[in-house]
Amino acid sequence: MKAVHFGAGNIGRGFIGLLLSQAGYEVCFVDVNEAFVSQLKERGEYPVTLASEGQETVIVKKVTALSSVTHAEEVAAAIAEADLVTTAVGVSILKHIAGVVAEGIKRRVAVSDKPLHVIACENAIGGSAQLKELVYAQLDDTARAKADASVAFPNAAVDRIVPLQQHEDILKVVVEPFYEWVVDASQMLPGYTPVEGVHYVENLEPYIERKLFTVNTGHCSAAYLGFLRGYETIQQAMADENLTALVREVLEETGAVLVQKHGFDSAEHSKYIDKILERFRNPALTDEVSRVGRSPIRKLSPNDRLVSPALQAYDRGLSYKALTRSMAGALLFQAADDPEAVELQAAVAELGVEAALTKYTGLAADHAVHQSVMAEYAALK
Ligand SMILES: NC(=O)c1ccc[n+]([C@@H]2O[C@H](COP(=O)([O-])OP(=O)(O)OC[C@H]3O[C@@H](n4cnc5c(N)ncnc54)[C@H](O)[C@@H]3O)[C@@H](O)[C@H]2O)c1
Ligand SMILES: O=P(O)(O)OC[C@@H](O)[C@@H](O)[C@H](O)[C@H](O)CO
Repeated sequence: MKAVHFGAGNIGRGFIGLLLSQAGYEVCFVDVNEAFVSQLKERGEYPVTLASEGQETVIVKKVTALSSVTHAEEVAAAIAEADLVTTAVGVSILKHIAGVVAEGIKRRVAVSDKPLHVIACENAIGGSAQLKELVYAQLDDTARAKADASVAFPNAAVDRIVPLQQHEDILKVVVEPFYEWVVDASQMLPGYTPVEGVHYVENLEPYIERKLFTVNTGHCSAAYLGFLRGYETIQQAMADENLTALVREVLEETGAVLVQKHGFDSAEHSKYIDKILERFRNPALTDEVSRVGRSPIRKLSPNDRLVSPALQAYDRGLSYKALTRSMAGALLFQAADDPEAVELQAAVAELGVEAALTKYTGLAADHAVHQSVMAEYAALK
């Protein structure tokens, strides 16, 4: 079985490539990073170390790689023959890979009706659906009709903390032991062969919302509040009891929404929160605040980890104050090498914080959530 995986970065190598390889796939990574591509191609394997007491290392074998810049032709050919296509490039990069995915699908459906699943493993609601829209925009009616019958884009939720890597071996990746990959079974093609290690569910929404609005909401809250207190890593931030209490407050707000909306057991959900906070603290990992807080404009967007649960809490008459504190923290986040952080700070300086908040969150200035962010912003500043 062959898989083409876009993004040989942290989660690509440390989770998706590893799991697919263990499930029996030969994985062809596609990346723009020439160093990753040439090393993966040359060595055909790379090490993944679990950040736990034993520090067990697994060698992921039978891998290769192609450059999406210089090998577009080969990438399309690989997609035409693959059993599975996955991505972990960042949701805002999906538009850049859609062209070559469309080209691969065009070639494939012209000669075969062999089923293909394309799964975006990004931190977003409906990542695969977004990729499908971008790909379909580049197919003609005939190819689209054929793709409707043999190509599916099931949405997914992926969870494993993989920090930035700094090792002599550029392919080595250290990951937390925990992982979860959940795929929407209702969007799979009939008679599909499950990938071992993937959890297939009929309704993905409770899973993706629980993951994004707990792991990622809590994580970015720790990053933004940690940044304001001068911490460089999430581990340092989580050692600050007062900060951890603020993060827990955020997760109690999202938890109330999740329990009410999806019927999760309240006691079980509290344990889930405890486990997530424990994962953030993992002393065997060093996770930079700059990584976890990266792309604040994406994180402040209406369907992402802060605004969506805050609006859902507002609609249900639940508390959203702590969530708006985290949004205010995002508005104060600075990172010179993060283009979104730079753009956000420039917008705040140019338009004023009130208008910048509306621009990126879609919240009208007279909305109660907007007003709460403004109050928290004044308090944090
Ligand atoms: N790291 C984590 O803990 C984690 C966990 C779950 C989900 N995610 C999600 O996975 C995605 C990737 O995150 P990451 O932490 O691995 O980031 P990363 O920056 O380590 O990896 C992204 C990779 O995509 C490559 N890339 C960029 N543009 C490309 C293109 N046009 N074609 C092919 N490759 C391209 C980059 O070179 C890089 O190697 C994000 O959506 C993130 O939210 C990350
Ligand atoms: O990848 P982002 O920028 O959406 O979010 C940063 C982290 O919260 C994220 O990468 C987590 O480590 C990951 O989602 C854990 O499963």
